[in-house]
Amino acid sequence: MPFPNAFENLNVLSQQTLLPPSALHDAVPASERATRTVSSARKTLGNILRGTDHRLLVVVGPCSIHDISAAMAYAQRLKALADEVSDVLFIVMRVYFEKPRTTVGWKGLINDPRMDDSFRIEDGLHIARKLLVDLNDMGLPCGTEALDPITPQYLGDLIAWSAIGARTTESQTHRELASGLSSPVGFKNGTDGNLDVAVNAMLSAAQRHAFLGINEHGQVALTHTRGNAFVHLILRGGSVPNYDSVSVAQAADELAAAKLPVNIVVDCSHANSRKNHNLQSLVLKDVVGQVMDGNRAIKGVMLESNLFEGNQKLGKPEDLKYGVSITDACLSWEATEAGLREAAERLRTQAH
Ligand SMILES: O=C[C@H](O)[C@H](O)COP(=O)(O)O
Ligand SMILES: C=C(OP(=O)(O)O)C(=O)O
Repeated sequence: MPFPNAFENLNVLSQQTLLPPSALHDAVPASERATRTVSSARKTLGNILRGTDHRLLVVVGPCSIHDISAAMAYAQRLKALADEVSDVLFIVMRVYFEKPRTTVGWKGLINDPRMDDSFRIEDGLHIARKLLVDLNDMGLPCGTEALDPITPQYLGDLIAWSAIGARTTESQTHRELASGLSSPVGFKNGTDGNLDVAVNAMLSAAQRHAFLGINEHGQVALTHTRGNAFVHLILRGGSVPNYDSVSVAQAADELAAAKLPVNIVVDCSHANSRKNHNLQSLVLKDVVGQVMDGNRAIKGVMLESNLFEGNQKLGKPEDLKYGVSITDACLSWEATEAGLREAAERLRTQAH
């Protein structure tokens, strides 16, 4: 549809109305078990962040979801492992549908589910919601990056844990968004390693906000939020890694100085692994060692992991290798399982 005059929307090529959030909820309803998984996981995460549940949170899974059958196969393995180590580790699957790009690139399954620049966002929302229902229905809680400020109205009821990424931690829009999310929210440090942006984000997102949002009917709505009671910091490295005990202690001091809860999740990937996926296992070992040495600030870890290791260039969907990341390189399932089993064994020796 052409715009009515030559003075506005000069760079908007077209717009297409999409189904409102309530219609997607009706089309893909959450099962009772899925709802129970989400609410029980959020409660557990609250207890971990409060320090009354001493298990280590592990957010683990693909860098991005692009193939539903591979995601389900991964989830089945992860669920079995999660049950096995549930005495010491609380596992949440990384279910990332939205990718922030350094410049440009595939922006994730919701934006372009066919991976061919056809941008069938309405299909993407359906596929994403169905996967979240199925994962929660298996009893596996899900974590995601909250990137698009509209998406949570469609999917937020199925998310137990959220992250705000390194590229958006400084954005007011994302701080407002986080203040209204129903799940605990971790803020990554900046891509250059700057902690202040994340600390400021936590201070902001813990407060009430009023801003433009949409409601369940898809209408633009003045949105007032309560503030998120479970904001925390995610260390992901910057120009140098920041998972080591000195960096973690410095981050803990910054949080304490800002009178924020001293709660830290260490992302073993990204700049902490220098983007070498196999180094994530070493980072995990180091961080578990810090926890065993009595570090109470570390509440969790994050790993990027897939069925098979590494990554591949995005090409035609039929040419893609099954179970391999099309964004950042990931640990293989075998390395993930070995690393988490070892972490659990070490933590058990401390628990007894
Ligand atoms: O985790 C994923 C990536 O690091 C992030 O989306 C940036 O990716 P890019 O630098 O390839 O755009
Ligand atoms: C994009 C991600 O991380 P970061 O924001 O730390 O780059 C991610 O975890 O997928």
